[in-house]
Amino acid sequence: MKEIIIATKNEGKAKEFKVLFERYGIKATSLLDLEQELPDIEETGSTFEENSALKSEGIANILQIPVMADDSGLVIDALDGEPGIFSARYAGEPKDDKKNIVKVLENLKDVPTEERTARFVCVLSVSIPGETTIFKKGYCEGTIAFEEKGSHGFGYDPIFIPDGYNQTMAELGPGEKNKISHRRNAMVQLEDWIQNLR
Ligand SMILES: O=c1[nH]c(=O)c2ncn([C@@H]3O[C@H](COP(=O)(O)OP(=O)(O)OP(=O)(O)O)[C@@H](O)[C@H]3O)c2[nH]1
Ligand SMILES: [Mg+2]
Repeated sequence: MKEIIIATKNEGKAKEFKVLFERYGIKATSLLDLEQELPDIEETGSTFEENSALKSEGIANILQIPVMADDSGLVIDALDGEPGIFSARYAGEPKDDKKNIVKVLENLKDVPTEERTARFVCVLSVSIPGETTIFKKGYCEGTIAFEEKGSHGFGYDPIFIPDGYNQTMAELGPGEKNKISHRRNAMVQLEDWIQNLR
């Protein structure tokens, strides 16, 4: 079976990539699956693109094989785009999904439904040693709920209601999420590259 290394230590992302790549007959291996302990890459960039490239190029340079990375986050209009590239650690270190949700709900407590618009953003980067890194960006539009609901997914899924639905992403579950997610919408733009993977 063909294999791709995904430069992530996020269990939720790793799970989704396994399913998303399965339909192309490719095994997605995350850094959590590797025996070799790889360094945590510091995400010092100021855009999703910069941070994604730091991860894919950093790991590709060490392993000397093609590597894909995902830098993603939640962009909330009423918070001027926060938490954005800081989504993972919005409520501080170490990263804590529950605390992040509490902080978003607190910051939005006086914001009415029609102003709670937001989107998930995903930038995928693919780095092949000696070649220029390529980027694809995907979005998933929605609104922020007033309380957490559902138990699937990770991150902010319990408070994100995708457009066209009246349940949160965490209530919808992985089957539906993988049809509409920002990650999926970035992946489909890589299809040509994926088909040529050896
Ligand atoms: O509800 C969510 N559903 C999603 O589908 C999703 N995708 C991203 N996010 C949020 O954005 C951070 C990424 O930050 P991030 O790209 O730096 O990843 P990370 O630090 O978690 O792992 P790594 O891939 O860097 O190892 C994550 O932690 C989450 O808070 C999501 N939340
Ligand atoms: Mg990260």
